[in-house]
Amino acid sequence: MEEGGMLPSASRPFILSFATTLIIALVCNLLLRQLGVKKKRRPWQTAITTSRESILGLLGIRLGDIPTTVIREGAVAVDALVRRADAFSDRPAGAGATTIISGGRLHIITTVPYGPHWVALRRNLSSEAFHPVRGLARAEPHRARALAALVADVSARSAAAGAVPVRECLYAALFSLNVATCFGDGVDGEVVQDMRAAQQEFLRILPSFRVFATFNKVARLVYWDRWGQLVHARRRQEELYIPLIRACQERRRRTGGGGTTTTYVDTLLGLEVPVEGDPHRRRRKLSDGDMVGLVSEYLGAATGTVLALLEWTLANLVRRPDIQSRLRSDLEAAAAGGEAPCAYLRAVVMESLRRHPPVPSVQRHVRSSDTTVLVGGTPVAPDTLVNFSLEDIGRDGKIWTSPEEFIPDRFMPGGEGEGVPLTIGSKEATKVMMMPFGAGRRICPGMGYAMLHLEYFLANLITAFEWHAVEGAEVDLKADYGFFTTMSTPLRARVVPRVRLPLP
Ligand code: HEM
Repeated sequence: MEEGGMLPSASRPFILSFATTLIIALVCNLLLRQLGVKKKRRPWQTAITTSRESILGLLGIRLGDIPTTVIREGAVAVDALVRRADAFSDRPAGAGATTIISGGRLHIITTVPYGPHWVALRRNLSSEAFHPVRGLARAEPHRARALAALVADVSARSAAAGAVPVRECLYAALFSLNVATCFGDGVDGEVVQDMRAAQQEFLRILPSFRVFATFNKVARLVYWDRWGQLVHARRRQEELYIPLIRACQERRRRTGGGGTTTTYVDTLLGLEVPVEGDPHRRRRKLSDGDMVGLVSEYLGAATGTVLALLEWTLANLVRRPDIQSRLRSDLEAAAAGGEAPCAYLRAVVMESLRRHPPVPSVQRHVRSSDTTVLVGGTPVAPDTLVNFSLEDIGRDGKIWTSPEEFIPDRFMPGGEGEGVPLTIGSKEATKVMMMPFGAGRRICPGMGYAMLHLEYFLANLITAFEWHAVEGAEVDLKADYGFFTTMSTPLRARVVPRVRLPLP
């Protein structure tokens, strides 16, 4: 691994050239205003409200100001993401903290443009870390430990306080599980807590960094306080993750590095990516900066999404005791008969993914050189953004009956959602009614890992406890659209422990 530190330092030549650019831009902009040739704001452009944005406006800079088409229908989304994948496989350039903070030098899977670098990073996650047999089976002891800790935590809190803060309990268990699959055993409780705090802080402030995606250098000066926060948050992650990465490196050295890889970091340590722009197509090991970004992406994506969905699911089951009881008796009947999996469990998870996708939309920056006309007649101009609303696709009233209602039965045999696939990667026409994991080349590589954990934790939590509303406090399904879509009011529940059958 290279010793590449990732935080850039400001240099004097940069400040001088920036000051010159600033003055020229200001003068040109004032002249253009005088001549009346300044472009008019379009309806989709965000209103400039703060004084700092006014300064940028005066410079003729509107951050994030790229024409955007919004797609709300599944068939149109699949036409773009799957059938026209060559044009629709890149996310907007410059987004993502790792890319922003490194001035575009470093990439994680989510932000790297489609190409050989993306192939290397993505293949490593899907085929090594999340290999359907080797990778997921390796995670089994970690899963069992996380579940045991979660059940103990919920039991203790329900005995002590009455109302259990569900998100807090789930977060602790899922984060420890993902730390273990990322770094291996032996990362102790206090370090995990510090990592959790750092990761939570990072995700909390991440949405405000969109201003740095375009005109990064100008935005850095205007939003110096946000920039400071970003740098501080990433430094904290480096302090915490790099010693653990070194420990994995040392363990690999001691064991000869051969044999099977055991954690996500192990797979990254063995990985080589193409040297950017190298005509000889040489490859390089990942730097510290690369690794910190990838670890942060892994912990953030693997924890935040599954956490949000489990909380949404439990909230719906608290509101609908009939669905909760049926799920419990189906699970126990399946376990008693030695049957797995339970069809109703999958139906509940599918309905939750349809109704509450943790990632509400995905974006693409269109690469084609000509305007593309999508099925149904939507034109998409080159070099613009397209926003695919996964939330609207799953709640399309033309496709789903009572789309706002939580009805798992739709996914049972004979239901309108029977057989709806989650993987929409093939070029053939599919029954596209929802796509909570996205579609096409950039479809979520963590889908198998996520489904396994969603079903595992939900099944065990439902058989270990009864979940009830707290007296006098109705469960509020209002959404908070932060980095992931979570419940605006975190779920609190009255939980009653049960004697249960062990589930697989
Ligand atoms: C309920 C769980 C999850 C949901 C709903 C979800 C959803 C998504 C969505 C919608 C995308 C964008 C797809 C697109 O642009 O077409 C995505 C991408 C991604 N997800 Fe997930 N995800 C989940 C779990 C996970 C897990 C467990 C991981 C593990 C690390 C993960 C890692 C990623 C990565 C790395 C990408 C970027 C893929 C690329 O650009 O090639 N996700 N996810």
